[in-house]
Amino acid sequence: MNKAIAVGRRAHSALLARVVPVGTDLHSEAGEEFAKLLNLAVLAALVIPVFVVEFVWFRRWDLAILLSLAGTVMVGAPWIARRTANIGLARELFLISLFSFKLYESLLIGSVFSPGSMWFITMPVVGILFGSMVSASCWLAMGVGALVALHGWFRAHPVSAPALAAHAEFMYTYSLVFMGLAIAAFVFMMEVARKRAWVRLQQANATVKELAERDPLTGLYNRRHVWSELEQEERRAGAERSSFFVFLLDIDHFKTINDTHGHAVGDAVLQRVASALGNEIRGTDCFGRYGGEEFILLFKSANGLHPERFAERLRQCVASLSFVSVEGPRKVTVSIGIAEFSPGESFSKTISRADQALYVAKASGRNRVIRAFPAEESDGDAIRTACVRQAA
Ligand SMILES: Nc1nc2c(ncn2[C@@H]2O[C@H](COP(=O)(O)OP(=O)(O)OP(=O)(O)O)[C@@H](O)[C@H]2O)c(=O)[nH]1
Repeated sequence: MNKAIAVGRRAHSALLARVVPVGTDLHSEAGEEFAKLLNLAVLAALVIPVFVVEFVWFRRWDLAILLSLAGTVMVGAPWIARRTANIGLARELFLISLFSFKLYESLLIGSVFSPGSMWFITMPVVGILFGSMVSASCWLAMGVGALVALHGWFRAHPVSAPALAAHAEFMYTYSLVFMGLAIAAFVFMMEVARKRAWVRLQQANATVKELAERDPLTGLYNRRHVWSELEQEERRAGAERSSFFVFLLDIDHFKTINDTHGHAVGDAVLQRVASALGNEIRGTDCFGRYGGEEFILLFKSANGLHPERFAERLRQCVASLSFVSVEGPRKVTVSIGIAEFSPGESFSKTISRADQALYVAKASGRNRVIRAFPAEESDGDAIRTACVRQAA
């Protein structure tokens, strides 16, 4: 069943994309209304030929031709909406065609006892599900009114048994069976529509999540996301008595790049550096933009890599990059400060120690890796070089 729904969803989306009016956003209310109208037209295309065949069978050419004409309007409703840019008009034309045909059919073959009169109830249902309460109420009144009028008319003007009355039992059965099939098709289409809406909701959720946790310029995780990862890692490290590292990476003399080559080149350098570093870092670690020209890496010690050696590899990776400027290719470098999380401290304290190490890396010439000594060996002085050591 799920496979059938998936196939139906794909077929419906393909058809919808072909017939939706140019400029109509499928995700908007108008797009939704149009999708419903298309559902109606597909239902009509499935059901009407069955009844045309029935009338041809009984050689009721008038009914066969009339139903074909009404059916053309019903199946063509999406195209009417596309041409007139008026979905409500197309839907009401659909219902008027159905109503007119049923009225004529009931007049000719058996009044309210006509096998076709049961279809009067479909109009308010269509009105509710595909239109509005106003439309549904009007069509309910019209349907009931038509049945009362037909009943009154035939009581006042008793007529000889219509030619098809002899087949009435067969026609009832035929009508009921195909009405049942039409309802099954309708339920299937509602399920397809529900699934489509669910898939769209999932996609919208994924987009919202992406926007909430990514930095738009570099595509890296943003600070908020790295923070939540750090919180989780801190909890995990506390529970398992394990550890992790925080790397802070800062592009050297970035202001000069901006001032000399312009902000656009600065942005391109940020993207280039982010992408090169992102390629080096494995998915198990969490790498993000800390702000401005600064990046942060949550490096999990359990991944088997030596943190300082890995940081050195990142430094070299950036040092091997060059960016194009009007004065020719220019080099770019990063300074990196790293600190290991110590059980009992908060991760923000670890970041602060990594920041001290970064400060020392900058102060001692840039383009280098400095690791902060463990928390228990540092005395909390923010800038004392004694609390850090240069990576090998
Ligand atoms: N192009 C661009 N520049 C940015 C962005 N965010 C921050 N900056 C700039 O980055 C520069 C950072 O300058 P500083 O903090 O002085 O650092 P620096 O020039 O790299 O110097 P050191 O870090 O000491 O090597 C500032 O000029 C900011 O305007 C951004 O998204 N795009």
